Amino acid sequence: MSKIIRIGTRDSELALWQATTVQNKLEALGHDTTLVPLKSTGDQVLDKPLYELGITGIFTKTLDIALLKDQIDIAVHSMKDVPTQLPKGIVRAAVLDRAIAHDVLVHKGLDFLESGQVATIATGSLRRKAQWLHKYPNHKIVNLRGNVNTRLLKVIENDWQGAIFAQAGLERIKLLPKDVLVLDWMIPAPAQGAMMVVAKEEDITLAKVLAKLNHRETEIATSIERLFLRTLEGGCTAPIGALAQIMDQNVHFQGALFSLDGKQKIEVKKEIPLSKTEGFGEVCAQEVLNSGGDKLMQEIRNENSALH
Ligand SMILES: NCc1[nH]cc(CCC(=O)O)c1CC(=O)O
Repeated sequence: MSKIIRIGTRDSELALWQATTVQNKLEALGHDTTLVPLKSTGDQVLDKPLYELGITGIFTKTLDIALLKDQIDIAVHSMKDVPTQLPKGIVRAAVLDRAIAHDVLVHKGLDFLESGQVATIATGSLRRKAQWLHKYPNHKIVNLRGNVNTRLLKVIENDWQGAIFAQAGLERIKLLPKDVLVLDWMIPAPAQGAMMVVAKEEDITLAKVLAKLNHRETEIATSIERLFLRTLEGGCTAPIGALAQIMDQNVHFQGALFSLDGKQKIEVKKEIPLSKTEGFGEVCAQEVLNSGGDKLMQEIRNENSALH
């Protein structure tokens, strides 16, 4: 192909790493490419928690517009930042092989976990906050925003006991401290650790090229997680975790909805053969909704609209 593929990306170090990974794969397949870094609204408004901004797709919108204006040919996203409903005219073109999906605690010593002291943990995520408070009800959560690099610096500057990050994000930019605590009990965000490439629906030739980057198992797992999220209508404003893991031709799913204060947890754990996953995320979400999730989602919506 003669046309240069213009790869749109946010300009954070993590986003650039991810876009470069896609770029290298395309170049290895013999395509010419160029990176087009753009600033997103989500990177510009840093003094408020994401959920207070009340906008879904805050990290992806700038790139969506650039795509639709034909300023770029594809965009590379952290899949967990991508709204479950893509804008009209934009399609998922590839899901890349997933890294570790879990969260980690970056800390300055873990004595506080044993001592029962009132610890302060930093995170800007409702999902992490609710799950941390569910496990440690007497701890305090403070808001932490910004790209991964700034957030790490703030942990050093402040007297918090720790802060929560996606392991994949820290690993990718080689900033994962050696002594992090892996939070294997915390259910990750739907599609955490996966990257997604989007393109214009009409771009058939490009779709064929990008299909070569697709990792089928990651696509299946993240589709289940995102269907679970979409069915609960959570967007990024409700504390929802979901993880589908494929083992021996079976999918093991774990998903949960929490109250904002972490006191309530409605969880579903289910297994299904890899060949029968169609609609599985919805079935899992229905189970949560039928077990009190319906009422809890309504409460969360009310609390959120009181915020805005
Ligand atoms: N919300 C920001 C964001 N989007 C994707 C990642 C990390 C990489 C990933 O989970 O795919 C991060 C940072 C974090 O959550 O610590």
